Amino acid sequence: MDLFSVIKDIDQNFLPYDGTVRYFGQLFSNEKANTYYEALLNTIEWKNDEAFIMGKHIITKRKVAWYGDQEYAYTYSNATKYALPWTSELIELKQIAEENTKSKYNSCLLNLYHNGNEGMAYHSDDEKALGKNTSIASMSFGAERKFLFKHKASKETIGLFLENGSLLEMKDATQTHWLHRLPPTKKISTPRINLTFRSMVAG
Ligand SMILES: O=C(O)CCC(=O)C(=O)O
Ligand SMILES: [Fe+2]
Repeated sequence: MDLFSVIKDIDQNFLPYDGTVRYFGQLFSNEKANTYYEALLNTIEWKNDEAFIMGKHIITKRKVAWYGDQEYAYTYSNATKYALPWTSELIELKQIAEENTKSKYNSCLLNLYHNGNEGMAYHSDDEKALGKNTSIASMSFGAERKFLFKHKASKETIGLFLENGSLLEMKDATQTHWLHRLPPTKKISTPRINLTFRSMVAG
């Protein structure tokens, strides 16, 4: 299979098996997407991510933020974060994501990658608090970056480019069977903002 095949038919599943990934492409004009990018850059409370991994205190270069309907506590890598109340842009973008995917979200994890040196290693978003097989809507603004999926058992790898103002949805068994990553790249020197709208279960 072509590693970077372009899939524009949103009803088509990007994954060959064991999950569902839909790429909706660009939802906005470049101009509109750039306006959202600037607003997010300036209004979100960006902070370097902290984690405790094998007894080490790690601070990431990438910045993160966590917003939601209520003060959801979100724990990963032994660090707990509390959701901030939605900003007006996030409420707007959440609604647009929900109209497209036909799913509901109650929280959003945001990532700011300053340039291509910053990325995210292979992982699955399979924390208990996420509820099993729920939809995750991923919106991207700014620099176009490559995004990869790798099957946990077969190791099959597939990738696509996440364009400025685009929407990607991951759902069904995707997080159980596939890892995903944002590979670092020397080709990109400009920032990218990613929003992942999620559905947390109360508790
Ligand atoms: O930046 C991205 O596109 C992916 C972010 C991601 O996988 C996550 O926040 O869990
Ligand atoms: Fe993820």
